[in-house]
Amino acid sequence: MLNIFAKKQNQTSGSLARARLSRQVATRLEANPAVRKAKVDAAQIYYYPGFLSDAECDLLMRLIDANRRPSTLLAPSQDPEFRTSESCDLDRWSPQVQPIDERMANLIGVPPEHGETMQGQRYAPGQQFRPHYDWFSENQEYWAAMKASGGQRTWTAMIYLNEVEEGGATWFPQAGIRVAPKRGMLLAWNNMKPDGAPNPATLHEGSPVVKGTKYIITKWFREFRWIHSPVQTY
Ligand SMILES: O=C(O)CCC(=O)C(=O)O
Ligand SMILES: [Fe+2]
Repeated sequence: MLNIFAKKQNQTSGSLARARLSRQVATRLEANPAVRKAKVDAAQIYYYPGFLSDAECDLLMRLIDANRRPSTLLAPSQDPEFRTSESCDLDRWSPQVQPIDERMANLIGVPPEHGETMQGQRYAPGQQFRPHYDWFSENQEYWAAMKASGGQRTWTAMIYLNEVEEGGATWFPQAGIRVAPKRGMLLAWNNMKPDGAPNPATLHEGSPVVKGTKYIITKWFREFRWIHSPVQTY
């Protein structure tokens, strides 16, 4: 009896938590005079130009160059070109990264403990990340592990660290918006709909870089505290 009750309560509080987070974060971002809302209806997408200084961007680009390895996926793809970039984990406890990590969490208004490791991404010419969702598909094999390690990904915060000569935009084909990299600009979006259900209109791609190299950092915020645990990747 007690177990059944506990399970039900968890499920309810899970989706209520997502809906509450959708509302709270949007309200917080909209109250921030430095933040602009993208003019699209299908998803909640926000920009913050100049969120990072040039010096902070340079520092993160150096760390990415020093630690990059091929990017991975949580589920196998038939398409060998699906994600061809390189990635690296940025140590949130390092004195250089921690203040940036905390500023991002504070902007979004989610405790830093809900954030996964900050990831750096680097795209050379021709490299891309084909259309995907950041939210977890709850009928995939990986979901049990993700559920146990902090649950659904709610908000994504990304920062462009440099200008790209050609290509490399972040494209949301369903929401109908294409964002060109701009040094220091943060882009944040809610992977959930305001009611807390995963939002299919957040489908997005890192379009191929044509000329230049693209450097970004990405942070995914979970609905609960994130527990770092080994995951199978492809
Ligand atoms: O490269 C981009 O613009 C998008 C990156 C992305 O979607 C991700 O890291 O999840
Ligand atoms: Fe993504």
